[in-house]
Amino acid sequence: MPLARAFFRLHGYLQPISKTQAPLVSRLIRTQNEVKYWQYTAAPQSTSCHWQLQEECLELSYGGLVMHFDYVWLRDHCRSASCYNSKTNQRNLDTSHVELNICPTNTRVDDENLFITWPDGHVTKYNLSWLAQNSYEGQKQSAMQPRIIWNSDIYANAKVSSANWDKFMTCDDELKKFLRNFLLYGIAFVEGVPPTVEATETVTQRVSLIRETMYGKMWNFTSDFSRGDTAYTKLALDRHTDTSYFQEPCGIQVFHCLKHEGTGGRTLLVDGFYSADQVLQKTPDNFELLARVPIKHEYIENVSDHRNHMIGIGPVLNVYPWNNEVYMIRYNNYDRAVINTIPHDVVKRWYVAHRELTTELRKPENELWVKLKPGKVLFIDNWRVMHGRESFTGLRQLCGCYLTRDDVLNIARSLGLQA
Ligand SMILES: C[N+](C)(C)CCCC[C@H](N)C(=O)O
Ligand SMILES: O=C(O)CCC(=O)C(=O)O
Ligand SMILES: [Fe+2]
Repeated sequence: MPLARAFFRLHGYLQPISKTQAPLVSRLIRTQNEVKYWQYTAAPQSTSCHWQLQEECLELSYGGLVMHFDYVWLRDHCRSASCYNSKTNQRNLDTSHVELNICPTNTRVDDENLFITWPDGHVTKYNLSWLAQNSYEGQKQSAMQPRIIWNSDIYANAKVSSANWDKFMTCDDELKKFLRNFLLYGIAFVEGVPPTVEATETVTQRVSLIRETMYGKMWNFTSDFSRGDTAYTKLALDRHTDTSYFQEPCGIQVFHCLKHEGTGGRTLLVDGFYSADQVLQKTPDNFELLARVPIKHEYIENVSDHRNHMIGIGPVLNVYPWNNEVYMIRYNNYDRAVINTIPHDVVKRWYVAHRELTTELRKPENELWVKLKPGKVLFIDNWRVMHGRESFTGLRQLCGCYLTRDDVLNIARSLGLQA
């Protein structure tokens, strides 16, 4: 029986070893019936590190966290030059060649590293803090995307500043500040932008690549019914996310009101993550339903030259299963398609859950109303913040575009932000 496998049967025997027993290197403990298991701590300088080989994984206590690393995972994540290209950050190892029940033949630690010898003699060195950073237990406790969820008071009190066009176009720090706000709140403004489609495109391209859709690259619309969608009317629009009917909804939406001669037409913004969090706190079962039940959104357009049929499928709340962090919301009651993906006995419960989310989203204290004026460009995280508008009169011209999400996050990371 391989050394580490024995643990499972011996589980009950294991006692935590005291600091005074802590050996400098790994220590083999032999039991009477010659079954072996291993129990270790690191050198005295780093007594916060304890580790044991278990049946199928390494248990590591480090920095106050108990973590588990499966052996096949450890072998697959070997960072030696033959297994991993640290210049390109790509794996050289062919994982299909790793024995799925692989176990270490030898293990030791020094102050900073764990060394594992594999059955074929290959040695892997793991930095302990690298392991800690990449453990499941660590990920479970941290957010992929740190954020400040807001209602209108929280947002107002934060006094988030807008970027300024001139500085924004020339200074990376201004762009970084803007992106930090955008990542934290899901909205951000640039002011002083010339009120033209061209300048809107320029300010947008300072952030990222434009995502061209069937609405065009840059769009510039009035209430002229030119397309088969209520956006092209003067009607009020309730809070929603756009392009919920795409398999990958557009990540970011940009709005610039170039002209409005009339009344009304204010923009409504609501942080969907805040409302989703309220549902999670109050009724976890409803959160679960919204996160697990896939529904369809659909866009069917048949107006003059525009023939489009889009279908997007996914739950209202898209969450990372390991930490329940919401990363994308599809919420558009106008574009929600026929529900035929839910068995009848779940449908009612889904409607109850959807109603609770709607109730949260509609609470006046969660609404942020802004009147977009020429010069003020708004960037909205369309995976997070719902937008809507008040009905209006007169000529209102709104231009904007969508951005590719990956590229926005890429720029943010290149500026040193966590995204
Ligand atoms: C922004 N722009 C006017 C181009 C498109 C509007 C799309 C409207 C659609 N109901 C949706 O929510 O996706
Ligand atoms: O007219 C507006 O302010 C926004 C309309 C809308 O929801 C959209 O264009 O996506
Ligand atoms: Fe919209």
